[in-house]
Amino acid sequence: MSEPADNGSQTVEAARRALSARLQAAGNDSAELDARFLVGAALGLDLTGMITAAGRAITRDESNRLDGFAQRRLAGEPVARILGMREFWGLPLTLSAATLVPRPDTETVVERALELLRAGGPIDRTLQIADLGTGTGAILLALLSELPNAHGFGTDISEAALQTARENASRLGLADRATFIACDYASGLTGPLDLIVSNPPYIRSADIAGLAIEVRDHDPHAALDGGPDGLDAYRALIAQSVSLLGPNGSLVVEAGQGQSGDIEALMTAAGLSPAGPPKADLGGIPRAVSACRLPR
Ligand SMILES: C[S@@+](CC[C@H](N)C(=O)[O-])C[C@H]1O[C@@H](n2cnc3c(N)ncnc32)[C@H](O)[C@@H]1O
Repeated sequence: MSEPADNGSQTVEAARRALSARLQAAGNDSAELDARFLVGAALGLDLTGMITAAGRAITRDESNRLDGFAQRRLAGEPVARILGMREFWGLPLTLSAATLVPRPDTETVVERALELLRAGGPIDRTLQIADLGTGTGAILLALLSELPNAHGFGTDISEAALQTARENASRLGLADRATFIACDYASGLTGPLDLIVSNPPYIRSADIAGLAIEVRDHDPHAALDGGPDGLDAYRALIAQSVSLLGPNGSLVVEAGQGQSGDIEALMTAAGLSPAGPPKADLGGIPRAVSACRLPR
């Protein structure tokens, strides 16, 4: 058993409040939430556990662990990196240094993809899908969790990211329906595919230096850099995807702010038909741009 901390035997609740105040004083605008997650992780408690244990004294080991987490957060490391995991579409995903932290906005891509598949028939039909630049496997695994008879291909240029995606697929019981391939976007795939999704790197190279420290210093550069105008990845993957889509197959990609019009133009120029206006995320930003391959 570990010894209680000798900081006046701070309780779980007092430790949470103290950390929240410390983070807030440092300008963190999600201090309250961050403190909850970090105290929970340092003490091995879920949210209910934190409530029931609120009045107990924290041990010295717990206090030291929490202080380590606090230092990392104050230095700009995102909570998800400190925890080593992030939930996406309700699925717990392990992170690694090679993977982007999946963002809630990206769930808009999953929603649009499911809307298009539902419009084409029962959701439990046999489907072949692909996620280009899969990272943790977030979009692919979210879709496989909703599509019981789909098989999915996840590609990435990073072998280390693919290893993390494979581990996530196994832990979620989806590995038998997921194949991970190291290649440039869709270059290692063969069709026909019913759906291709992607959240590619889309930050303009010159804008990367000005990103928040949480992103610039902690997300992998290969997950961010979209080239001089931010559109390099779209040019590559749209061109590759056209011939892989089956009749009525759909392509759904995530767009950065202000990019949806340019992406639609690239899709149309490649011979695809827009599948409705871009779907907005919860902040109202057009986020999921989609197009279909019409039957010839
Ligand atoms: C913005 S991250 C998205 C990760 C994940 N899909 C998500 O939404 O959380 C882009 C991903 O594309 C990968 N990537 C970058 N260039 C690539 C390329 N040429 N071919 C395949 N994947 C690439 C990166 O390694 C990274 O995992």
